[in-house]
Amino acid sequence: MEPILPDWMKEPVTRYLELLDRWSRTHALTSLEMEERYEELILDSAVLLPFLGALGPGCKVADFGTGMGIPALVLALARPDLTVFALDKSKKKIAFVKQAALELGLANLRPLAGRAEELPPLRADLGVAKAVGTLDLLLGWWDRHGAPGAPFLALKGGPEEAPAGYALAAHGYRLPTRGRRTVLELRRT
Ligand SMILES: C[S@@+](CC[C@H](N)C(=O)[O-])C[C@H]1O[C@@H](n2cnc3c(N)ncnc32)[C@H](O)[C@@H]1O
Repeated sequence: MEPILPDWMKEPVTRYLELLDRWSRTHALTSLEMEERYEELILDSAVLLPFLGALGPGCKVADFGTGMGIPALVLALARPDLTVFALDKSKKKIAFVKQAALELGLANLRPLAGRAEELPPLRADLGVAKAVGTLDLLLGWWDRHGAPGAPFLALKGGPEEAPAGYALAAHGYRLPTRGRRTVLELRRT
């Protein structure tokens, strides 16, 4: 499995990265160096694009701990027919995601400020998270926000054990300079 960003997405993600650069000068949004951002934020998110193939128009995706909108923004851009919720407890980060959605014309990207454990249930068809918490924490949030039987995808550094009550499939991939990563695909048994 290799993350591939479709060519047509390169122009809008460049605009996103320019906006992130402008905001980061005054709002300290990310500690990533400029040259790390495309690979760590955009290309890493793109590994999830093939999983969207299982979702029909109108389905809902929830991204937990989206930070600057990652991976939610990449998914919303790729599939305008899906509604992608971007949840984060940081109001400052969600303000940035709102501005990015506005500037890129992403009406299907819905930023939500609040704690995942407190926001009203979303009944989403797919859950995703990158660089956030333990699997137990994420699946606790997913119990609240996932539709019955819906899968959850966690972007992690490497394989992990399946938590009790879940079946896990690990999909390994490699980023050009940042090395090995894994998509953990979890479903309730
Ligand atoms: C390391 S950042 C990852 C950001 C983004 N997913 C990425 O890969 O660039 C973790 C994010 O999780 C958010 N977060 C932590 N606990 C949370 C909670 N209980 N509810 C919502 N967001 C939370 C933090 O505010 C932070 O923005």
